[in-house]
Amino acid sequence: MRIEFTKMHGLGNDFVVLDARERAIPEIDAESAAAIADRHTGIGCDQLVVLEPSSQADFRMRIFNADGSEVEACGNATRAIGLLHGEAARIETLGGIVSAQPSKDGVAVEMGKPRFGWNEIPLAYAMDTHSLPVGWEELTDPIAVNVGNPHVIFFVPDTGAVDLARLGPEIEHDQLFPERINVNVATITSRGSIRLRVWERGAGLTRACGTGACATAIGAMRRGLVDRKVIVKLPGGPLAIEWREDGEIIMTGPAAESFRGEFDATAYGLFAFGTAG
Ligand SMILES: N[C@H](CCC[C@H](N)C(=O)O)C(=O)O
Repeated sequence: MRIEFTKMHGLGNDFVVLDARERAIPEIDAESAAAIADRHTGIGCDQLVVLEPSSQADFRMRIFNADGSEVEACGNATRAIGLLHGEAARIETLGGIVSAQPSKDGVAVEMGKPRFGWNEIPLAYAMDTHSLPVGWEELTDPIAVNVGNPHVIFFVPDTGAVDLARLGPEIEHDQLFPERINVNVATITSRGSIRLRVWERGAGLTRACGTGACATAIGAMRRGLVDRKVIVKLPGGPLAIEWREDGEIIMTGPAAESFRGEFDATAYGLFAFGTAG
């Protein structure tokens, strides 16, 4: 069985998109998602995105990290799918309903409302998520926010000075975070701009993280460090984040299609229905 894919990215955070809205494809499991995402033996991506029919929205978007874990939200992928779909859409995800609106300036996404309860992040036990009494070397006094997926944010003088490749996985897998966590290190450069680097749960260092930009902006706003509209500058480029008065998070930024292709389903352990070996 041949399966078509579209390779896309949002500020260099890249995706393989399988569109199963019109034509069903074999069930994707963690092993096959990781095989597709492998940058040496697969197609290669930070996240695999599968589009399916939905009874609650225009369609459903499933998101698998490069390690195969299925997750609740992906901001950059939501913009990419908005571009691919070509018109306004409400999209069902494990983290709730989001909406995308493509325009000549990029894609605007309503990412939902942030959650701050310790059990909504989630944390393993009750804590003040506004200022967690934990630290890893120079990374201290973080704030935790759930924007569909879980994020912890550390404000530092210089994001470039942080050894995120070493500290990121240590924090991601800490027992404080029962569902692991995305790790954000941010420097406030003005009341309207933040510099951000992200170690992503299940994907590692990425060029951009849309939900990380949303969570970091919300965290900085909660601490009174920035205004309610802010530009978040990631290694791959900038995203505009607004925390609207009604509580909705609006993220606006670019998305792009890189190329299209197809592969043989069995090459990645995807067996036609009922013929799994
Ligand atoms: N690594 C994230 C999913 C992808 C998020 C990121 N690529 C984005 O653009 O939001 C997680 O495990 O929650």
